[in-house]
Parts: sequence; C-alpha cells; structure tokens
Amino acid sequence: MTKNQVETFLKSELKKKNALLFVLIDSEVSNLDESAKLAKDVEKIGASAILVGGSSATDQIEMAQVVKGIKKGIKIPIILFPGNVTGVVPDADAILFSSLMNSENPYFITQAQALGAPSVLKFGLEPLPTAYLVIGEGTSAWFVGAARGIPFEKPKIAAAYALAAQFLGMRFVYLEAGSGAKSNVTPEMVKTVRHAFNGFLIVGGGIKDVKTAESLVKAGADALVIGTFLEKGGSIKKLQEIAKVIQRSK
Ligand SMILES: CC(C)=CCC/C(C)=C/CC/C(C)=C/CC/C(C)=C/COP(=O)(O)OP(=O)(O)O
Ligand SMILES: O=P(O)(O)OC[C@@H](O)CO
Ligand SMILES: [Mg+2]
Repeated sequence: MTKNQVETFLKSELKKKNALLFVLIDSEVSNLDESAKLAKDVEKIGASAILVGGSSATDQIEMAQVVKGIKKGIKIPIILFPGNVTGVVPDADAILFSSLMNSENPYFITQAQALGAPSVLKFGLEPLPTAYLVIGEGTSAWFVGAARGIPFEKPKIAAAYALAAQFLGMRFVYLEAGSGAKSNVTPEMVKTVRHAFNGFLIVGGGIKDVKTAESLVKAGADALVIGTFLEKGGSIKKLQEIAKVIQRSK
C-alpha cells in the first residue's frame, strides 16, 4: 500500500467537494448481504468512505467477513472505526486510529492503541491519527468509552482538546455526539473547533436531515458520519439529498 493513500484520497475528495459523507456500517446490525448492498448504494450517491465498527462490536470474525464482503463491490475506501482492539481486522484500507482524549479510563486513551497497533501493522491498515472527542452523555460510545462528555454548550472546551490534538500531531478530529444521539453536535461547537484545528474535522451522531447536515458543513465540518438514519430504514433517496447538500454547501 502506498503511504497515506487514504488520507491523500480524502484530501483530493475535499478539493472536489465542499465536505464529504461517510456512512457507518455496524457489523452487528447489518448482515453480510445487506452491508454489501448498502455500501454499493451509498457509493453510487457519492459517499466518500465506508466506516465499519460499533461500540459493542466484539465479534472479530463477523466484522472481518463484513469488511471482505463490502470490499469486493466498491472503490471508495473502507475505514475501520474501532471501539476496541476487536475492531482491528484485515482487508480494510485504513483505520481511525483514535484516542478517546476525554475518557476517564487510560485504556481508551493509549492502552487499546498499544494493544491494537501490532495488528494494524500486520494487516497493512493505514492509521489515521484521530482525536475522538465524545460530546454529551448517555450514548454507547460515552458509556463504553468511560467518557467525561464535553457539554454541548461548551464549544471552547472541545476547541481546547482539538488544539491539544493538533499539538500532539493528530491530523483528524472526530466530534462525536454518539450513535443515535438525540441532539447532534452544535454548529457553534463545530465553528469554534474549526478555528482552533487545522486538520480534517469529522462530525457525527444524530444527523438525519438536510438542514442539520447543511448547518454543520457551513460551520466547517470536513466530513459527516451517518449511521443510525440508514439502520432505522431511512431511504437512500433522502440520504442522496443529504449527500448533495454536504458536498456543495460550505
Ligand atoms: C485504535 C484502537 C485499536 C482502538 C480505539 C479504542 C477507542 C478509542 C474507543 C473509544 C470508545 C468507543 C467505545 C468508541 C465507539 C466508537 C464506535 C465504533 C461508535 C459507533 O458505534 P455505535 O453505532 O455507537 O455502536 P452501537 O451500535 O454499539 O451503539
Ligand atoms: O449513528 P449516527 O447517529 O448517525 O452517528 C454516527 C456516528 O457518529 C456514530 O459513531
Ligand atoms: Mg450502531
């Protein structure tokens, strides 16, 4: 694999589109055939990457099969989104090599990374150095990751973490409200983080309509992650409307 291939691809996508759509496939929720079809469909409507992961996905065999099954049908990269070491599997293109910086448990800040790193190397996955920041409370990522959730109305705290991430050499920040979150990260927080952080800014959690997507991209997000919307039966047609707005509205 060429060095930084996926990161270079994402940057080139960003030159063509104002912001990118990443679709999250949870290997615990969608079966093999469903996942493969979904990945093809979302590639067609312009998604730039497929994330595969889940905060409680511990079945490595299942996840590896899903990744393999998806890969055959698409050209866009598959990026692993691990909630633990069990999320490191072969055949994907890259991995959000993330540290949950606002966790109260050092396991999620550096230990899972140390345990997972040798497999990342062995499988030839491109590590995307990511500060994963959990915003708010009550979601799976918040609970499992023992996060001290940054309050939604405290954008400056999120910006301080993002700046620290930058100083630590991380090139990606992921503002995470949590899968299926009732409230998404606010545009104001995205804007404040955008001013502080120079790298690739990912925003996810609870995004399910055009208006929200548009406001987050206008505030400076580089990529939006959408998962639950599709898991709950949201249509590809509506996702396409969201994709269009994401790609043109900065
Ligand atoms: C780099 C390596 C090897 C591990 C990183 C380990 C870290 C930092 C974990 C953060 C804590 C955590 C549990 C994150 C979950 C991330 C994730 C995959 C979220 C999306 O999955 P959900 O859809 O929330 O999962 P559920 O469906 O189980 O709610
Ligand atoms: O499932 P949703 O709410 O779309 O969130 C996507 C992602 O940010 C979750 O980790
Ligand atoms: Mg999920």
